[in-house]
Amino acid sequence: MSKLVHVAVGVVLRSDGKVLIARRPDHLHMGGRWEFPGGKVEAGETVQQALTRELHEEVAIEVKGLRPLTEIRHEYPEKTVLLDTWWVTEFEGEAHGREGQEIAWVDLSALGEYQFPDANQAIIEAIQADWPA
Ligand SMILES: Nc1nc2c([nH]c(=O)n2[C@H]2C[C@H](O)[C@@H](COP(=O)(O)OP(=O)(O)OP(=O)(O)O)O2)c(=O)[nH]1
Ligand SMILES: [Mg+2]
Repeated sequence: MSKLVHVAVGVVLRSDGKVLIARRPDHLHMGGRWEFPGGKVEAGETVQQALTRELHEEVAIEVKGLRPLTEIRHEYPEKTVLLDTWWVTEFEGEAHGREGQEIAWVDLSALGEYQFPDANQAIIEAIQADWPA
């Protein structure tokens, strides 16, 4: 039986309507695919704290405003993830990949051109349904 991994995921929305994606390092689970930045919620953290910490660590932005978007549970062969996904509606700083990862700001209509992990199709549908955020 695979364990359930609680993941905080941020869909960062810029004032020009583009959202932030980052390319997962090759050696990680789902390496090479694009993702919405985020990571595992650690013991003792709220999901909001985890998301704020992960976005600082991964893409160097300071989260100032969050709103829930969706929760997606997805079973991969090796693990099951709960993608606790939030709109990041306000932030400070200029995003860059602090772990060497490529990043991109993309229009909603262009998200389909990028390869994401399988669980992300449901996130993209939720973004479309909740747009404009
Ligand atoms: N961050 C993120 N993770 C995703 C997305 N879609 C998806 O299936 N996942 C999966 C991949 C991973 O199995 C898991 C997230 O774990 P992670 O590797 O980002 O965790 P982390 O940043 O805490 O990394 P680490 O410290 O454990 O190396 O969720 C997504 O859009 N964003
Ligand atoms: Mg991560």
